[in-house]
Amino acid sequence: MPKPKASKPSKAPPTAPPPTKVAPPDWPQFKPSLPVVDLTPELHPATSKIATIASFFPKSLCRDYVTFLKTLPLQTTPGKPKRGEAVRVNDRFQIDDAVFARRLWESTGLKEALTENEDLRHLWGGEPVGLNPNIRVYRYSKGQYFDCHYDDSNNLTLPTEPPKAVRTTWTLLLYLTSSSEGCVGGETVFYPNDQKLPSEEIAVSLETGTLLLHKHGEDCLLHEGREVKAGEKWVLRTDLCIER
Ligand SMILES: O=C(O)CCC(=O)C(=O)O
Ligand SMILES: [Fe+2]
Repeated sequence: MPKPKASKPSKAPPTAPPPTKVAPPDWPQFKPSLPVVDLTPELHPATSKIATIASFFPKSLCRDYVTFLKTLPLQTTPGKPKRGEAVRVNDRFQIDDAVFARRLWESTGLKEALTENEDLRHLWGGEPVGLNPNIRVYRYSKGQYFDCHYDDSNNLTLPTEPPKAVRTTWTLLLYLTSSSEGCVGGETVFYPNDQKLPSEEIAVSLETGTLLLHKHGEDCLLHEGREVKAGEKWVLRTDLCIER
C-alpha cells in the first residue's frame, strides 16, 4: 500500500491471480482501423498525474465492445473486503491476455502517442514498452461504485521474445460508455491531498471512447469510481509498463 495516510480503506482489492489456462476472449477487431484521430494526451489542468486521450476508441467501436463484453462471464464483487482494502462494488471480468494487451499498445496509435511526444516522455517514469496483460473489464450498474483507494505499481515480466522485465507506472482506464449512452454518475474522482475533501476533488467525467491515464504506485492520487446513478458504466482497465 503506497499511501498509508488516508483513514479510509485505501488499497485496491488484490487482483486475484488471473486465470492462466482460460482461452482469451475473441475481442472484436479495431474497426475502423485506429487511430481515428490524432492521439495527443492532454494533461489535466490541475495536475500532471492525470492525462486523457479523447476519442481513443470511436463511439461505434465502444458500442461493439460493450455488446461483446456483455457476453463475457462477469463476476459480481465477492463478499466483504479485507481490512485495509477498498470496497469495490461492480461486476468484473479479468483475463491474462498478452496478445490483446499488445494489440492495444501497437495497433491503436497509443505506443506512438506516449513514446514520440517529447513534451510528455518524462511523465511515464521510464521507457514505456507495453501494457499489462492483466486486462480488467468493469461494469457498474445503478448503485455500484469503487471506493477511495490507491493503485499499486507491479513488477511483471512481459512474455515477449526475449521476455522483458517491466514495472507498471500508470493506470489506463478506457471509458466505453457515458451520458451519451444514458450513464449518469460514475466519474473517476481524484483527491490531491490524501483526504476525501469535496472542495479539492478533481472529477473526470465519463466520455465514451476517452482513455484516462493516471500515475500509480508511490505517486498515486487517492481516487474513487463514483456511484453510478443510472444506466451502466463500462470500463476497460490495463496499466502502462516501463522497462526495469
Ligand atoms: O472505475 C473507475 O472510474 C476507477 C477504477 C479504478 O480506480 C481501478 O480500476 O483501480
Ligand atoms: Fe484505482
